[in-house]
Amino acid sequence: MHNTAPGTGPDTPHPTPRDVPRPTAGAAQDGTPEGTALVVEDLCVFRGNRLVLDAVGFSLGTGGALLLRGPNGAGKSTLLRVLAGLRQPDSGTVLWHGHPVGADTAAHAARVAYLGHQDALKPGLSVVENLALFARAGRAGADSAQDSDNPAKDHAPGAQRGQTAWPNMTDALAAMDLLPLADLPARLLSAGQKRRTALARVLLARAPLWLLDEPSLGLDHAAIDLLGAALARHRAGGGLVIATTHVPLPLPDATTLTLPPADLHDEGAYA
Ligand SMILES: Nc1ncnc2c1ncn2[C@@H]1O[C@H](COP(=O)(O)OP(=O)(O)OP(=O)(O)O)[C@@H](O)[C@H]1O
Repeated sequence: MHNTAPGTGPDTPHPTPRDVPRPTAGAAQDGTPEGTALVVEDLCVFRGNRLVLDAVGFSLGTGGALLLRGPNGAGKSTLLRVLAGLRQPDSGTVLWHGHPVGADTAAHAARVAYLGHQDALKPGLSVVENLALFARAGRAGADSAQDSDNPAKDHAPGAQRGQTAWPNMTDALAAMDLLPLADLPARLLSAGQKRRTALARVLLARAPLWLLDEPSLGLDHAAIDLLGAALARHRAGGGLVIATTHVPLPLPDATTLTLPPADLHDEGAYA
């Protein structure tokens, strides 16, 4: 698979990670094909004593989208967290425009907007206050309240290659149809409304690399359409999207990486 620019492959069943082809053509000086923003090579991650990610590799071009699929426990969230810099891989490399992301974790944190399973809103603050808090703190990670080890939370979003120019908070609120709810305390929001607020926070991060863990969780049809429009706008500006999902997502031309099922019968897997 070449998970490169949009249009390179349909959302169809995909070979397992070991089969994902590496970029070969049009290499730049650093060996990265022109237009390729993210290259992941031979990533291995253990959880407990069990190898959860085994030699995962793919590349993604500017404007590209990758769907991570696989059964429960296959390692999709683990992979996202590694890509976000929230967890170190046991081996393998992640390159951003040819440079290892581990060499400058602050720079990588600033280019990532990460949406975890948890919406991580402050219940006593309104929607707009939650977003303002995030914007003031300059957080590039969207799940920082749940990730105390999130290096993204201390770094201001800034203009970067491939970022989407969401001009202001009003625009982000409107994109998720949150203007009528802007003054409502987060504790009064429904599950889908909370998810929309967490997604608005992703937009506000102005980060080129969106890492979204089941972004459509709890969304109704109208909200999924809004999500689709936001994803398209981000990609049209050169942004990248990597999303885990168990359901169809509005990500046309995304390539799919299917992680194999976890072998939970390994002796000592959870030791
Ligand atoms: N602390 C831990 N120690 C050992 N194994 C763990 C630990 N945390 C998670 N795991 C295992 O890591 C594996 C990958 O989990 P992960 O959350 O990445 O899967 P997933 O593909 O995102 O699953 P889902 O579709 O259910 O969200 C699982 O089999 C899980 O049991």
